[in-house]
Amino acid sequence: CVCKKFGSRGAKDFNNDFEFGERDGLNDDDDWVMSDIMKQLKNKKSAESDTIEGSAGNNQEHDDGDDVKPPGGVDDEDNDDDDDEEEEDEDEFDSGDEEILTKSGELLDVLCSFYEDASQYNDKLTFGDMNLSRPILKAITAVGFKQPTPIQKACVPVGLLGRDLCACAATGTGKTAAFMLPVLERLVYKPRTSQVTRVLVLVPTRELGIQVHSVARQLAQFTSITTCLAVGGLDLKSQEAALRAGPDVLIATPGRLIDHLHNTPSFELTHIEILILDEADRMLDEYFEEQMKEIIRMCSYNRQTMLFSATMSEEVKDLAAVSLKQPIRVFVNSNTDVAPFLRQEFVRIRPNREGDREAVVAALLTRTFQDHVMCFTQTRKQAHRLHILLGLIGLKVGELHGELSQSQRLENLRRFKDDQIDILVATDVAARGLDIDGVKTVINFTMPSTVKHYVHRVGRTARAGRSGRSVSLVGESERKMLKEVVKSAKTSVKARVLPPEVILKFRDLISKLEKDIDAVMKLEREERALAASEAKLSVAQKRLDGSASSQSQRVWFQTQQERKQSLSKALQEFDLALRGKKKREKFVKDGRRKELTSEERAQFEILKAQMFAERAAKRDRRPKRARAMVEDDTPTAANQKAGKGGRKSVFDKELTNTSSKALKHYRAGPSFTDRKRLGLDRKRPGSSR
Ligand SMILES: Nc1ncnc2c1ncn2[C@@H]1O[C@H](COP(=O)(O)OP(=O)(O)OP(=O)(O)O)[C@@H](O)[C@H]1O
Repeated sequence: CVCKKFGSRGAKDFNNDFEFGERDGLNDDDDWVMSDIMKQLKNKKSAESDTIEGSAGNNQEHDDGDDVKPPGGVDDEDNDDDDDEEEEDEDEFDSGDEEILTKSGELLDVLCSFYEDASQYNDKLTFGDMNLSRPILKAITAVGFKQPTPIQKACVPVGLLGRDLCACAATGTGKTAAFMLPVLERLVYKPRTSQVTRVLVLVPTRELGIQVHSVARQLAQFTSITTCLAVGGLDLKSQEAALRAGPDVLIATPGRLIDHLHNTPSFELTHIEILILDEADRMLDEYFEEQMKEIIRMCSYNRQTMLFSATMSEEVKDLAAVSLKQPIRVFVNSNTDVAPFLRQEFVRIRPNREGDREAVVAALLTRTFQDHVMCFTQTRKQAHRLHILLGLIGLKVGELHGELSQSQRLENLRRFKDDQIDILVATDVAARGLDIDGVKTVINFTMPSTVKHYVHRVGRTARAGRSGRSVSLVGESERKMLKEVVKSAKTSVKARVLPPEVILKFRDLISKLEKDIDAVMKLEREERALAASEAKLSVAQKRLDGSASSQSQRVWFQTQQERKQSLSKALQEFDLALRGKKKREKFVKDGRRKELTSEERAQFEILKAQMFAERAAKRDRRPKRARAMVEDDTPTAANQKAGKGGRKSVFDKELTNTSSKALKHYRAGPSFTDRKRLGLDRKRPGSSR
């Protein structure tokens, strides 16, 4: 078929020959790529600040400073501003805390020797110097970008070369355009000759998909490049029709993509020339493991692969090191850097006062941070309760978590973006990648389970060179996490103190509202029950009418139910692993009870975060294994093709070969010959020779 023929030819053209072959004859300056690189090498600058030029003018602290005090004299800039109402608390942090809160300038060294490094970039590079075509430059002006951000300066030239890339830069620093610009430029320079999808961008959440899609559309607005969004929760039929038309760029979440691969005839990934994993560490973690394996196997070998994230896990680095083709690493920030103009604050929750958390959050939101606030909780249940509670207090609040339908999620996000609500209470579903204009404050009801989660949550503010603030509630058991955050902080971290009488006042208020909260929840339960029985009735009615059977069943890779089951199984396993720790068991059990005190609710939140963190730590302690290697004997069409003379993807090989020899080889690291070829130390780490 015509498409197939084009696919193999196109894929070949797009690989190594790209940089010179395509430019030949198109540009007077044939070796623009080389000259550009030479220019950059002459003008190298190390990435230190991550300001977005052009918007750096916004960099003013919206510092009300009313109830902030310096921790143990580390920073006293706010001393004068203390509000009468919120006086200093004498026995605030003890000397141990002073130590915790002293900023450490240490940065995590996450460099990995497998990569060619391109983290140093030409600081003087402008969009005009990037050899982008006119329609794309026009779009850049239209969206209001004046200067490229550091990650864009570093990544666009590399992306244009067609090289594999692993890029890490702080939240809100413009990673989306950093991958979208080279992608669009390459599509403009090599227009399509048949209706196939050539670029696939994978994202972990639906909301992020919608956002990336909108950036792609804006940047492609003066070109004929077509884009398509395939994420869960949106209409399947119209997505199918759009996919059949072969859009140039497809932005998708893994689950929905696999659904289409199974159910949309004629839709396949063999023509994918560029694969991008946004929030790469999330995309390659256990949750998406199976789906990613399936997707990557279906993409052509001759593709360019680009991984982007604000945080990178060891596993991603390991996997990328062996799976990308001569990858270039662009680490503009340290792995756990928060945004440059973020002010980080912590409110101490005293031992046995865990139940104060809701009161503290209510006080902060009523008195100090009244609008453009995102408040993160660990569990959906807590998010929902907080949503009801804050609503009853009279605040304009919305919620965003997995318990809601997609349309509810989008509607609440829209209302927050449009300033119809002031506060968005969310779980980690909203922690990654979402670019909501002007979020001033992020509040963490409990500390998240890992520093990485923390970085992504607080990354919803202080974006695009603006300032922002995070306020995290820290109980006794979360101090370890606080220590880690402080260790990697580049600017001072502050303690915020609320006077006890204020907390008491809000505690009282909440206990008075308890009955109303129960009533709202009861009403909701009844409504749900009613809706469920109505749905059952209508299905039954349809069956009677004979219309239900006419619809063919869709094949799902993993149904919602299966996914829920596997998650709860994982949790149960972890519970088992913790057996003996009575306190935990009791809380977990209590967490399942319907009526909880605020104290217990908060403990339950923290425990959930801790259980997650401990599970992750346990996984890390295990000897490294080829986590993505699972036996799969059924060759896909793509594999069969590759088997016949075609080269097999390095990713495919690494991800699917489970022979004991391969595993041994993988664990041992690169062979002597490979190490020599890669210019590494010839000895294997740990070898006695
Ligand atoms: N060159 C630029 N000049 C001005 N603003 C920019 C530029 N590039 C991106 N932005 C803006 O910066 C904001 C953050 O960009 P983006 O969402 O791509 O960040 P990110 O690095 O992907 O963040 P996260 O890690 O949270 O996903 C967006 O509002 C975007 O419009």
